[in-house]
Amino acid sequence: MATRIFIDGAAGTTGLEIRERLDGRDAFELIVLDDAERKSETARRDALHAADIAILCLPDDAAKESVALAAGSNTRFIDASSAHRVAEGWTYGFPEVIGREHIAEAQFVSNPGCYPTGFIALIAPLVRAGLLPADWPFTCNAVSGYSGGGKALIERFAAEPDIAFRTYGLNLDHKHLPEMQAHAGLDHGVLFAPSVVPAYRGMVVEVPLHLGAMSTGPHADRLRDALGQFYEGSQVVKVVHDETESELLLHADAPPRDDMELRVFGNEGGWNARLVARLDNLGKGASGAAIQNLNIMCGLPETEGLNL
Ligand SMILES: NC(=O)C1=CN([C@@H]2O[C@H](COP(=O)(O)OP(=O)(O)OC[C@H]3O[C@@H](n4cnc5c(N)ncnc54)[C@H](OP(=O)(O)O)[C@@H]3O)[C@@H](O)[C@H]2O)C=CC1
Ligand SMILES: CC(=O)N[C@@H](CCC(=O)OP(=O)(O)O)C(=O)O
Repeated sequence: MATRIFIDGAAGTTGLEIRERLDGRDAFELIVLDDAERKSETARRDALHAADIAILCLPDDAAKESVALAAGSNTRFIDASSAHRVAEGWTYGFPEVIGREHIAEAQFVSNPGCYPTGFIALIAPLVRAGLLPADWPFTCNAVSGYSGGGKALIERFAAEPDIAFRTYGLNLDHKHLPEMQAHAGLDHGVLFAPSVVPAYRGMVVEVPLHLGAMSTGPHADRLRDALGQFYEGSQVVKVVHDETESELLLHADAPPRDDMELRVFGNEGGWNARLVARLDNLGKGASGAAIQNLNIMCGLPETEGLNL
């Protein structure tokens, strides 16, 4: 029997991309609310109770409301919002880092944020391996395509086509900070500098490191090797190394992709490093991650339906 899926927020940027990835898959039957009903509390409650798995592609408050509306049901959840990423009782849906077995059995799965996906992928394995200190004052610079801000930012970039670059989060309290610290296993908060460029999708998340100033003093090559070992065999997270590479680009019209590339660049002595993740904010940063988690929760091949 097909698994019944209700995408709450199916008309939004992330919801639409999840529908695209589910299209034509016999394992799933979609419960769809029409435009007149998609924000009706009654219709959503009925759909949430009828579903085996609900995928929430909503603002945080509406996502919390959906969980409350489903009270009394056995519905399982994949929440794409940031409402439950460090919440008690929720499993962080990052299979490569958290472990598939936890996601496979969970009722409540929270998808990671797009920027944290890159940051945690780079840092968590290295802290766990003792190669980077958990109490290091980590910084993170990142640039995202404007679809990362959902419909509102897409409309803004359409209305203001002369925006060439936008830095933000200048009050240093970006909503991704708690999950970055918690799931990378850090003692302190991260100094995070996000920005947006006039490309629809795609992102580069970078962690610059003065390795020479650490008591652990790892060489950049050692960090790359450790990441390579950690993600060995993954079809989604790939550690890339090309000594001739001297730049990374995002393209304004890049196609959707659900993988993520990790790179470690080091200076000649290896005591300075730039750890860089490149991913699609709407792919492994949102919709691709939701499909990967859905596959795992349903016991299906993990990468089915992904753009790899
Ligand atoms: N965009 C991205 O790259 C990423 C997004 N996310 C998260 O995923 C979630 C969805 O983001 P995104 O798709 O970008 O956002 P959008 O703004 O594009 O879509 C949100 C959708 O939710 C609908 N909605 C709002 N309130 C309600 C409600 N009470 N009941 C039913 N539907 C409602 C909106 O309706 P309407 O169309 O009428 O406005 C809209 O269709 C957010 O929490 C976001 O933070 C996570 C990772 C990456
Ligand atoms: C460019 C842009 O605005 N990006 C969003 C994050 C997108 C994302 O990861 O979604 P969550 O809100 O679910 O965490 C932001 O900085 O708030």
